[in-house]
This record gives sequence, structure tokens and C-alpha cells, in this order.
Amino acid sequence: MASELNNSNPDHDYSKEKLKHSSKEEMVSTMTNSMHRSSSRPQLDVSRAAIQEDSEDRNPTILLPNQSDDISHLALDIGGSLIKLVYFSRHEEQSPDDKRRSMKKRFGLSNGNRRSYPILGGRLHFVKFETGKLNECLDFISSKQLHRGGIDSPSWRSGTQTDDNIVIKATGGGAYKFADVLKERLGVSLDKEDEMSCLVAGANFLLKAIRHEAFTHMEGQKEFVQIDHNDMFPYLLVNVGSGVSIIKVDGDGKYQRVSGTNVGGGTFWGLGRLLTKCKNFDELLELSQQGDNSNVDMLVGDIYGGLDYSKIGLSASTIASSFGKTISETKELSDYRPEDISLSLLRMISYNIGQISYLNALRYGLKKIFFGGFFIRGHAYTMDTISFAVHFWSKGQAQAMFLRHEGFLGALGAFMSYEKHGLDYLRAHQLVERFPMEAPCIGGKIHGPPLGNLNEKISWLEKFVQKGTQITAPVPMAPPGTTGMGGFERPSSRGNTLRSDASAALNIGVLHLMPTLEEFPLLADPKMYEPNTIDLLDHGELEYWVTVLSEHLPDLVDKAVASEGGTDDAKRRGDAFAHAFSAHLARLMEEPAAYGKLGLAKLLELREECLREFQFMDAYITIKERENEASLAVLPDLLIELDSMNEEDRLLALIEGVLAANIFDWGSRACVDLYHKGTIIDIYRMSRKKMQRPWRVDDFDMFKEKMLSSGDKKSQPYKRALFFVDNSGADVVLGMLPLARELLRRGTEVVLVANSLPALNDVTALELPEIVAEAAKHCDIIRKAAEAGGLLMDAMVSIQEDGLKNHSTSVSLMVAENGSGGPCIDLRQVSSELAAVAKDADLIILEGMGRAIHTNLNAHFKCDSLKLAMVKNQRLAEKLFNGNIYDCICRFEPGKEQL
Ligand SMILES: CC(C)(COP(=O)(O)O)[C@@H](O)C(=O)NCCC(=O)O
Ligand SMILES: [Mn+2]
Repeated sequence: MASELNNSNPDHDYSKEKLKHSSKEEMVSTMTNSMHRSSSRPQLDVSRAAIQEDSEDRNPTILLPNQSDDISHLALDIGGSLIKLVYFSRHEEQSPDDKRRSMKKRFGLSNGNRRSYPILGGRLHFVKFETGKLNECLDFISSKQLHRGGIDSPSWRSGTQTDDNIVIKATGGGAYKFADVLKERLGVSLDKEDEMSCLVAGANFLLKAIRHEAFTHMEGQKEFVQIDHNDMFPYLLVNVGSGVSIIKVDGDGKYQRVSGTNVGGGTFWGLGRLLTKCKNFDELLELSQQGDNSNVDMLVGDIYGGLDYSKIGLSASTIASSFGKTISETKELSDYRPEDISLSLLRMISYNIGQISYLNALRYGLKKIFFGGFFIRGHAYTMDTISFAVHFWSKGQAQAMFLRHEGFLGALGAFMSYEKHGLDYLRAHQLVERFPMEAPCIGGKIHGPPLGNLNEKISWLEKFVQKGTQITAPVPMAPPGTTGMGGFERPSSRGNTLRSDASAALNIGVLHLMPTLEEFPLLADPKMYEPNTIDLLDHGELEYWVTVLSEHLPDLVDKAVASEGGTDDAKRRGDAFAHAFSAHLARLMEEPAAYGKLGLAKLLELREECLREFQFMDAYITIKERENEASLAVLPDLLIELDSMNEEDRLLALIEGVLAANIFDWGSRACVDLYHKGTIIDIYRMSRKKMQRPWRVDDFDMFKEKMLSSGDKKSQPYKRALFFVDNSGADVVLGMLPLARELLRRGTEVVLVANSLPALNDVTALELPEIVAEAAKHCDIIRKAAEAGGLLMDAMVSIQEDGLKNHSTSVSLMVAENGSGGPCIDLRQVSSELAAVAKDADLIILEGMGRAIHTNLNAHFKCDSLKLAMVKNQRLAEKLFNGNIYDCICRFEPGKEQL
């Protein structure tokens, strides 16, 4: 190592190393500010938010009147029991990245096929109300101006749209029944869409567009089912609302209502209300969890003196007659426990629906039965009961599947009939579901004083968070039941993790429509690709990672608050964030599939999203800047030292450098503890010193062969390499950038691929040009390549002045955003910019634990790939590599097409 590198103490020096050019300073500050202002992900606007102060209500009622930014469309499904709303909010803000792109476009510079898209993202929100409380629904629509295209919509601002000519798509019987009320209260007309068509359109959209929409539920186990779009039809759709519709679906718009039953959700609710005095559906469901239906139902054993009727295969615990025991003349209704009645009712109706559905599937030779409608409401016991019935009667030939957006099929279908949204064309990779804290409050009442200032907003969040935490409390264990039906035993999912609907409402987030996301085109087998390495379905794993994140929380909050100057406001938001994120973790511990299929990537991104929700845009900004400066200060010495080596030693030193510098990870508990023990450079030196081959996974020789082979076997240099960079500071400056320089020197174009949004101390695409510009001051190779790639502002101006005539012939160094805002990367959803540059790439380098170990460790690519990371977690090192913390991974794999 060069002497300056060894001796410098950046913790002391870097403050003097301020950027020299004022234009640069302006640029940094503009970049930072615009980043804070304009995230491509929308923020929660809680102004004038109000919470219902009703201690009885487990589902808190929230009013967010100003959260309705740019709402364009609303659709309603007004059923006999519930009103379902789907509404869309649009964001057309130009992100800083777009500014960067359009600037490059202006200068005539392009990164290969790089395309420039307008940001046309939007969000779909799902809300429900009881039909009996229509006024609350209308207040909600009115307060958010949903019927007028939203408070901020152009038509609303310009006053071009009057209430008289507003038309809203609606379906369900209530679209007819309440048309006059809507006209009178909101001045809107309803454009009525056929209910069955809407159900089918909604179901088809969900099955095609949402990756983990459908799932099976047997004996308490939820398993997501990947629907093959080419083999989706025909299927049976059973919509269990107040009544039940059974529809055979043969394609888009091709369906037939083949049957139905009048015994449905309305029957359960109505009879339950009469028999138990429960006030609402959820109360009734919750009551059933403490019930034992054998006190109410007549069992085979009751008839056969406790014996099975084995000749026809019925066990003693089989229900012979639902409610059959209540014929006893000596007992009154008041002698039966409401809990038992409720469970008996639930089982009777669920079995009946399951059985009729199976018979219809049999009639048409169908194997797939999807159940939707709000009767199910994510209730484990209901789903298990229906699944048992289908499984039992079909002898395992037919499969009952449930839908996460079960209750919103009709409303979604009505929404889709607004043609201009083009929702039909969206595919799974363009949809991202997020779970902001306001999502669980769907369908609440609207009242309470409007909140005026920031203080009040935060206290609303605090109140909400308290309520949100409350609703994650588990339902108590019910005593074991005894009965079954039709010869099978009772479903077992009544354990202590069962949820009432109040919390099941958490299961539906806000759907972000991101037309600019694409599947990474270099995946060797996209259908088989699974980003996550660790399986969080394993309860022990989930528990471990949730504990890691919980323990990291105080430190993260400190950093987040400090990143905003430690103000009181930041502290309160920090507290609110900590509570909210803890509530998410608690929810996931109880119900790992609550937010869809859970993986470590999603869990880690949830934390970043939660920070952003509470308006912490970059918790590690100060640390990142400090480490960038410290590392840039020693970069020239490192480059001199590298240049003094022969080719082979240099390549090894470069890879060692990447691995050693990956130790700067503020997300790892062990590493953060290390940082108290020395300066950045001390730690970097120590880390390099410990580099000893063979590494835990060591394919270096294979990579070297590919890079340096000479003589007959001399290989062509790579044409374009994608560098998936990880952390700021030493990681990118002393690790990945020198490696990039080596490839540039060998004639390979390099694209630095970085996060679109901050996550821990990861470097972002927006921050990279500044870092590269600083590095370019000390290195001609980087400078020329950065100029050629359009990364240097000054160079861009001179290129513009030259009219591009004398444009450099040097290979380019470019930057692309990856579309992600988390520390891992799911290559099923990357930015279109990355997808475009990837098409010409023949080498991929994935760096860091998040991108190369937690995710993508087992991913195969069409082109050569190199995965480089230091394992900064003991458990992970043992589990995946039979190794130890700080072991290094260098995995090279030739492209699958070349094998
Ligand atoms: C969040 C991270 C994946 C980031 O690692 P990186 O990708 O920066 O190498 C990693 O820090 C991590 O898994 N941390 C949690 C485990 C721990 O603290 O040991
Ligand atoms: Mn990282």
C-alpha cells in the first residue's frame, strides 16, 4: 500500500478536502436538495389527517383528506353488504434522474440503447365501507375529491369539470339502487358496468399482473401459487359476496355464470346477527374462534352412540346435520353459546360453498377454483374449511385457491373499464405493492378535527401507530374442536396466530404502477429465477432476521434523526418510524405472508420504504459523504500503487480491493461495531491485510483466465460490463472504481449500476457522477471514459460547444439506475434504463452482500457473471458457505448461452 494511504487519517483530514469548484458545490447541493424534494416514490401526505377516538374500534378510522394527490379515477362496486372502492392517484413529477437523462439527450449522448421515459407512475388504492354506512363512503369520496379527479387534478384546478358532467364507473346492485343518492350527494352519474364482466375482468387482471396473487390454504398453511399465464384458462371463479356467483371463465371477456347459491356471506352475517347479537361480520368471525360447534351440530357419533359409521366412511366426529342438536325441546336459544353458534354457522356455509363449487368444477371438468369476495376476508378457518371441502369431495383432483384482493374483483373490473389507464397491458414486473401505514385504515369512518400543522400530523401518526400496534395482537387459542364433515376432520388453523378481519385488512397494500420497470434481460431462465437465497418461510430464519432488524432499529433511528440535524421534528418522526416499522415486523412474525410472499429483499426494502414514508430520504447521507471524501483523498495513491504492478498481480489486487472495501456496510451489526475501533482507512487496511486466498468461494483463477488469457487462447476483451455497485465510500471509490478503470483500460465499456433511491449507505445513481468526477481529477483513464459516457458536466458543455464533432473515441464509463430502493436487488423488476444498457453487456459484476448473497447468489445469466462480496454475518457465513464472518466470496460463472 502506498505511504499516503497508510498514514492518512481521513477522519481528521477530509474536512479540508472540500470540493474546490463552486459550480461543483452548487451541483452537489442541487442534487441533494432535489433528491430530498423529489423521490420517484410518492410520500404520505397526512395534512389535515384525523383519527377516530373510539377505544372500542380495533380498526382505526383515519381521514387523510390531502393524500389524494392527482387522483384521476374512481370505480365502485356497491354490493349488498359492502361498498368497494378502487381509486388511482397519479404522479408526473420529473425526478432528478430524468433531468440527468434529458440533459444527456440534449447533448446527443446516449448510453447504447438507453431510452428516456416520462415517469407515468401511479398508484391504485383499495378501500371498503359497509353498504349500510353509505354516507361514510360518500364523505370519504367527497373529502378526497375522488369523484372530481382529485383536488390537484388539472380539471379541478382549471374548473373545466363541473359536478354535473362527472361520470363514475360502478358495478354491483347498489349502482342501480343508490344511483340517485350519488347524484344528489356528489352530483355524479354512475356508468353501470355488468357485475359478472367486472368480476371476471378483475380476476383476470390480478392473476396475470400480480406475481403472488393466488394462494392455497390448507391446514393453516398458506402457499402462493405461480399462475402460468399461458395455462390460466379455463377456471372456475366463485365470488362469495352476500350471495354466491359461480362463473366458468374461458378467457378475457369469455365467461358464463354457471351457478350460484343464495347461501353466502349475507346469510352468515344475517343469521349470525339474529342468533348471536353480534354487531358486525368481523365480530362474528372472531367469536367463532372461541367456539365448539359440537354443542350445536349433530354429529355422526351423536346418532351412532359415539361410534363411527365406518361402512360409508364417516367418522363419529363428522357433522351429520348442522345445527341438528338445537332441535332439543328442552333448550332455548339463550342456552347455546354464541361462540358455538357462530362457528357452526361458519362451517355450514363454508362447507356448502366448497361442495357446490366442487360439483360445478366437476360438471365442467375444471381443476382450478378461485374463491373471491369479502366473505372470505383472509380468514384462515374459512379458507381451510372451503379447501377441505374441495379437496375431500374431489379426492384431491381440484384445487381451491384464494386471492389476496379477494373483495375487490368487481371494483377493479369496473376500474379497468376506463380504457385510458391501459391497465390490461401492465404485467407483474411493472407493479410494486407497498404497505404504507395508512393502508390498514381502509374503510374507516371519517370524523374528528382536521389537523393543521406538522405537530398535529406527527401526533396523528403516533396515535395511528398505537392503534396499528394494537391490532396486531394475536387472537387467543381456541379449545380443540371435535367435528368434521363428510368424513374429514376439522381444519386445524385455529391456533394462536389467527387473525380477525381488522388485521387482515393490512394484507392489501397500495399498488404502484411503474410502467418503466422491466425484467432484467440477461437472466438465463427468468421463469425459474428466485432472487432470495434464504427462505423466510422457515420460521427460525424469519425470527432471526426480524430480530436483527429490530436490534438495528435504535441505531438506524439515531442516524436518520442525525441526518436531519437532530431536530425535535426529526426525533418525533424517528419515533413514529420506529413504532411503525416494529408494527410491520410484529405483523410479519405472526403472519409471514401478510404482505404477499416474503423474502429478505422485501423485508429489507420495507425498512427503507418505511423510512421514506416518515420523510427520511437518506438516513446515511452524512456518513456517505464523509466516507466518500476520505476515500477519494487516498484514491490517487492507490492508483499509483496498482499501476506499479504487473497485469496479473494488479487484477488480484483489484479483486482483493473490492472484497476488502465491502467491509464498509452500515447495515451489518458486526461491521458497525468495528467502526468504533479505528478510522476508515485503518479498517480498510486491516481488511486488506486479512485477505487470504483461497477465499471461501474462490473462482478468481477462472476470471483471470477470461480476462488475461494470452497466446492462442487470447480472448477478446469484454464489450460492456455492468457493475452493480454497493456502498458509498471505500467500497465504490477504492473497490469498484479501480476495477472499472482496469476494464476501461482494456477496452471494455463500463456501466456503473446503482440504486435509484438510497438504502443504508448504498451509493445511488444520482451520487455517482459527482464521485466519478472527483476520481477523474486524478486519473486520465476515468476522465476520458467519463467524458465519453457523458458523466462530466464540464465535458458535456465542451462537447455541446464542439457540436459533437470531436467526440472522444475512448470507451465510455456510464451510470445507470437500477430501479431499486433497497439494499438487495430483484432482477425481475429493474429500471428500463438498466434493461436497455444490459442488452449489449457481456459481463455482469454483482457486488455486496445484499446484491450478490442475500439475492442473486444462485442466479444464472446469459453472459459471464462475477459475484463479489464479503460475508458480514456469522450465521449467514455458516449456513451458506460453512464458513465464518468476514469470509469472502468470488464466484465466477460463464454465461449460460456459451456453456
Ligand atoms: C443490509 C446488508 C445486506 C447490506 O450489505 P451490503 O450489501 O452493503 O454488503 C447487510 O448489512 C445485512 O445483511 N445486515 C444485516 C445482518 C447483520 O447485521 O449481521
Ligand atoms: Mn450496501
